Amino acid sequence: MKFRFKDRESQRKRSLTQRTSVSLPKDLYLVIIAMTSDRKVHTFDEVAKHNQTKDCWLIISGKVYDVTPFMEDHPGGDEVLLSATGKDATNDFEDVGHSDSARDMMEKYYIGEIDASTVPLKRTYVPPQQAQYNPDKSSEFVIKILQFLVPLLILGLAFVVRHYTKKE
Ligand code: HEM
Repeated sequence: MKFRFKDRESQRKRSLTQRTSVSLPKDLYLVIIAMTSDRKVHTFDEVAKHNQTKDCWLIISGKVYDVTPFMEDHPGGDEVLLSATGKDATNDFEDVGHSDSARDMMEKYYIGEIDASTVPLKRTYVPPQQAQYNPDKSSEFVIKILQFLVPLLILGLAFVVRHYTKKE
């Protein structure tokens, strides 16, 4: 049977599986890939240190890219690339809707994999606490009375005004 491989990495994973006939966890694959090739597994802290125009590394889809030589030529500018350092920039990259040719260019800057266990977890949004329920119903009652009385007062006032301004 003929397989079509997306890239060299999946080809390597496939041949590992065929040779060992076992399904290995993803992290183990990364370690084996790193050991059997010159591709390195980087920790998040190590990657985050490269956060300058003259030394810029990005984490996109579990891979690490050294985009330093690309800073000046990046069509989106160097500032967006800098702002994508020190975090998982996958969403930033995908949100722009990069073209296929942009994705092909990435191979040139690829320097290794990220150790996913070292990437800080995204902070989940905690909604603000609801205002405490006020069991004191007295103010609610006053408001209801006023809602009823105010229109009556206006009506009464209108009758009084009409009565005194009516021509004989
Ligand atoms: C290795 C990583 C990257 C490569 C090779 C790359 C390459 C490119 C290329 C070739 C373009 C031209 C448009 C296209 O062909 O899609 C582009 C545009 C752009 N990129 Fe990137 N990019 C990378 C990472 C990023 C990241 C992480 C961000 C966001 C933080 C980003 C933001 C942008 C923006 C804002 C544009 C301009 C889009 C427009 O004006 O139409 N890029 N990039």
